[in-house]
Amino acid sequence: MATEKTLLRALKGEVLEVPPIWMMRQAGRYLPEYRATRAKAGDFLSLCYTPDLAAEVTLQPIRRYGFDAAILFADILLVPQALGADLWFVTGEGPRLSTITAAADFEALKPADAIHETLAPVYETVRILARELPAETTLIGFAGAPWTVATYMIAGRGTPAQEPAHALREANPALFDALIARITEATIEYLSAQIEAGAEVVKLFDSWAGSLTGAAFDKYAVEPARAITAALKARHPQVPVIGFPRGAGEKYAGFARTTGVDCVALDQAVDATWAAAHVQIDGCVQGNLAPEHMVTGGAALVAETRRIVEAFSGGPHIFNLGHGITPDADPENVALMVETVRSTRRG
Ligand SMILES: Cc1c2[nH]c(c1CCC(=O)O)Cc1[nH]c(c(CCC(=O)O)c1C)Cc1[nH]c(c(CCC(=O)O)c1C)Cc1[nH]c(c(C)c1CCC(=O)O)C2
Repeated sequence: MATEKTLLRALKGEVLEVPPIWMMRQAGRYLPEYRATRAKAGDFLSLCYTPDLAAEVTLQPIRRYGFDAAILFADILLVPQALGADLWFVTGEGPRLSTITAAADFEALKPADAIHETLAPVYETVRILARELPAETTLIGFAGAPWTVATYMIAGRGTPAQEPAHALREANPALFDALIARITEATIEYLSAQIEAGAEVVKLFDSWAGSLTGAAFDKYAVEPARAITAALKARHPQVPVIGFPRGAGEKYAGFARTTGVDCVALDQAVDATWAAAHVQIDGCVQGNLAPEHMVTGGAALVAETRRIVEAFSGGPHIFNLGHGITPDADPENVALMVETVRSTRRG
């Protein structure tokens, strides 16, 4: 019998001699082969919706580095688009969407189960990857968490402190809660379809969880993650869920327990020793290396990589960055990180 994949073993709580490793945004502009395929697709959204090309860019970092996991190439903003929002990307600036500011904007959205028509090419990408990935590589599907997706749907773009979303949740909680509920339902549909197409693990990206404080964190970061995880576990009990409440700070402690996720992804603002004591006690953790090291490299990269591997060596750990790798990163530094992780003795 083939041995179980390392990423799945870590997610089940096994403490491995060498932590499995992958990288957020591992298919991205820092790689020349990504830039070439993206040019062939024409633009970013065409790349997301062309299964052969989306599968190709997903495979590129696996070929180059032998990562233990591949993450489906898509974007968290495809769900709003599938719900009927307009979506486009402005080069050098980022995403733009039609906005949701009044009840009429919300009422124009499609029901959650109508998303599959738009998202069918993404499921096809997953099917291609399930066939083509090496036998030892785990396929991760993903979606944005409801709060983060809502911040883009309300403001129509990325915002430094998510002010428009906070303003709407205070001014019109009924509308805001209805939007969160619609995204939650769509996310359950979307992730279930990815699992049925072959995703072995799913990850929820709550990139802006850090701007939710107090009871709002529980209501809009914890509760939707709990609801999505519970619904997925009911349909697909064997599929692990990774939660990424980026910027949660001390609220990382207990997040796995309150939401039911199998693994918590840590950003680089969290101290590894603190996280080992307060987050890893509940199960697997992932992440923590500052993405800047992929730009600067050298002895600091090696030292920090080793420090993180050692800090988490007493429990289940998946090595990763604390956030996505940036376009100015040097592919050689990624190779150095992988080599360092795989040659550092734990414990
Ligand atoms: C907030 C968010 C988005 N998208 C995503 C998030 C949450 C994670 C995070 O906090 O980074 C998630 C995402 N985006 C992308 C993936 C693919 C999988 C991966 O490699 O991790 C994933 C998981 C591809 C992408 N998504 C995007 C790119 C760059 C597009 C390009 O090729 O020009 C990639 C590779 C575009 C994107 N998409 C989004 C923004 C704000 C941007 C523009 C910023 C930028 O240009 O980097 C929305």
